[in-house]
Amino acid sequence: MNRKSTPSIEYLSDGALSYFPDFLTPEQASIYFDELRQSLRWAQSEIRLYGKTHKIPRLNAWYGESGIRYRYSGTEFEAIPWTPVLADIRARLIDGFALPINSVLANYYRSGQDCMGWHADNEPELGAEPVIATVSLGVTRTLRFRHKRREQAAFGVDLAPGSLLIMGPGLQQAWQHSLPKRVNTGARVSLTFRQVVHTGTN
Ligand SMILES: O=C(O)CCC(=O)C(=O)O
Ligand SMILES: [Fe+2]
Repeated sequence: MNRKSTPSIEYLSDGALSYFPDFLTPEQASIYFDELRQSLRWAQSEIRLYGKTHKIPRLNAWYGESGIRYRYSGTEFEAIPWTPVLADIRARLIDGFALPINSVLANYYRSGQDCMGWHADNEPELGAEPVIATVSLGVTRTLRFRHKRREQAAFGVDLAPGSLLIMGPGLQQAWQHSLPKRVNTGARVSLTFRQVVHTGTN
């Protein structure tokens, strides 16, 4: 499928953000949304904070090449093998953008009450300069950005269904991002494609 995409690229003081509103056609985005929502092995992970265990406010699932592992709040997860839809999107990202990708963390926000707090994707297993390519499906939600040192530098990007957002090299070191709650809204799935460079030692 060759759809003309109008990218909008924001060069920030540290790192770049590229947004492609038409990465998937609306029809394809809708089919993928229904299929992934129903077929991925979603789970509600738990995190430990100050000695207490909390369920995260969303579902997630980790897919990728065999042997890829990542740690999340003290637990090690192993990637589930690519599904045909995930493998197809990954191939398009590799063909179109030459991105190294060996795994995807998929997030399922069941309603506007599901969210993600402030963080940077800077875990050691993502290497020195992580590049993360996020494909959005379902309702539009806003991804907020704030600079780690310059408080006034904050903005949001609306992630429409079928869009692709690439967080480029350098961004995770200087910026944090979050997906705040939103009232009265439907479900969203995000696919955050990544390259895990350290695959664990055992
Ligand atoms: O759902 C999104 O677009 C953001 C997800 C995210 O930041 C992450 O998975 O690290
Ligand atoms: Fe993130």
